[in-house]
Amino acid sequence: MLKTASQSPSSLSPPQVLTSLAALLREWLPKQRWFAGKGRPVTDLEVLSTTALHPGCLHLLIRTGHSGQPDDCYQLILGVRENLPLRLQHAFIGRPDAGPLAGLTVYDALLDPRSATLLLERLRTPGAMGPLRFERDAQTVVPEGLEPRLLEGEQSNTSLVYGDSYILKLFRRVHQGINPDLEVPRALARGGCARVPAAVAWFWTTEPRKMTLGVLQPFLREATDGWTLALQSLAAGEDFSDEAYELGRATAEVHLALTRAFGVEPLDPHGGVRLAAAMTSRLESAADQVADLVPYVSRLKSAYGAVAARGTGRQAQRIHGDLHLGQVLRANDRWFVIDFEGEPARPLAERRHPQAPVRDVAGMLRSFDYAAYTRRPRRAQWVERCREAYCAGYAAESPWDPRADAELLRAYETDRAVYEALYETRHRPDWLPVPMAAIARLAEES
Ligand SMILES: Nc1ncnc2c1ncn2[C@@H]1O[C@H](COP(=O)(O)OP(=O)(O)O)[C@@H](O)[C@H]1O
Ligand SMILES: O=P(O)(O)O[C@H]1O[C@H](CO)[C@@H](O[C@H]2O[C@H](CO)[C@@H](O)[C@H](O)[C@H]2O)[C@H](O)[C@H]1O
Repeated sequence: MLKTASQSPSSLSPPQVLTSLAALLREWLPKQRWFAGKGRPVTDLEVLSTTALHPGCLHLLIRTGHSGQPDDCYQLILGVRENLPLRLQHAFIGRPDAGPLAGLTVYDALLDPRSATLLLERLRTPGAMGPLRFERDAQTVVPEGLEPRLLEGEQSNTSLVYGDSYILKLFRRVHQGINPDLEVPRALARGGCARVPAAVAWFWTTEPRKMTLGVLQPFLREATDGWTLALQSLAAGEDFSDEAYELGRATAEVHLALTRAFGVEPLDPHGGVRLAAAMTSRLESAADQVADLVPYVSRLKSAYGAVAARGTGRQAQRIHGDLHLGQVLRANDRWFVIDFEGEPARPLAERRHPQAPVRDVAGMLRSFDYAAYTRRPRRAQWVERCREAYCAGYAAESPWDPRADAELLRAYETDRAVYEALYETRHRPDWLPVPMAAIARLAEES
């Protein structure tokens, strides 16, 4: 039974919660895989909203600031108890020594099956809870009593699997507006695209502004992600080109479904110039944060200059935005595409903006290179065959062949590798050599 000296945690205001949690969160947040502010001290911390999901379980939205950098907003679901039972020891975050929660134990409630179960229960019934809004697809009935498990692994967010039937993705770094990982699966399902699991329930907040917080989708049982399959292929010394070809076809199918769902932009006569300027600005901003990029900046800029006159290859449309081998799942001999959130480091408005589909193609080609880098010596021929097969599969389903404009494709691959250098610096510094090896190669070719 939960006891506090004065007040129940459920009735605490955001400033009261902050008094108790500030010290713990400053220490705990940077250790989380999904926390984007690693290596930068949290100079500013604010609790923006608190909602009791059930007694002793707080839903929090917090703002973190790092001096001179834009603020970030994160979603946390924390449990508060007097003592943690042995089965929840691994969820321990700390014991506040100040404020109304002093002396109690704070823990990660997503690791508590009871909290995870109650969260699904909340999603099954549309309605409001403080600033939180729960909605669902009227056609789908999610059964009750599905057993939860937290998905382990390298993720930008946190996912819970329920009874191997549904998966709930809780967005960690949240942004104003609808998250494309809700918007796109809903739109594609309406258009009958079977390559993307549909959204069956979701929730969002009205405070401090409208932000998507989580999406429930059907869980593809027996699915293996493309990254795992590619590494297995490399380890066995096998070819991956049949899979890559099918993956190219699946990518083109999803691109075409996206044009049907969201339309295409009129062709921009200045598209090439704008593209080169945007890539250059992303490169410059990344080089400010990743010192290893600095020696390559001028050579990469001249490669971008070459695409200025050429345009973007195809009309801009909604795309995946962060396509790589970890975003595709193979189940029942078919590829599925997941995670339409786009590149987490980019602003949400930019991620929802129509773009050239070649950007996704470049993302997948970079991913074949990432996979090959995990083995020594790097299997250059394996990569080459995957690239060729992927583009051929794409061209088989689409009126556009990604190989038709090698310079444009290389510019997008460079842009992607620059993003990856930034991403790895922030999240997995040990992986920085992977995109840096590609940057060195691409700079050499330009
Ligand atoms: N519909 C699904 N069916 C089966 N597994 C899924 C499904 N959606 C996601 N997953 C698994 O969850 C992992 C993380 O999902 P993802 O949407 O990429 O989250 P994140 O944005 O946190 O990286 C995927 O790599 C995959 O293994
Ligand atoms: O978490 P997300 O899947 O949304 O994407 C982010 O994390 C990815 C790593 O988990 C990162 O992908 C990079 O590493 C992959 C191997 O782990 C590789 O397959 C990708 O090609 C490479 O970009 C992704 O960039 C990032 O947005």
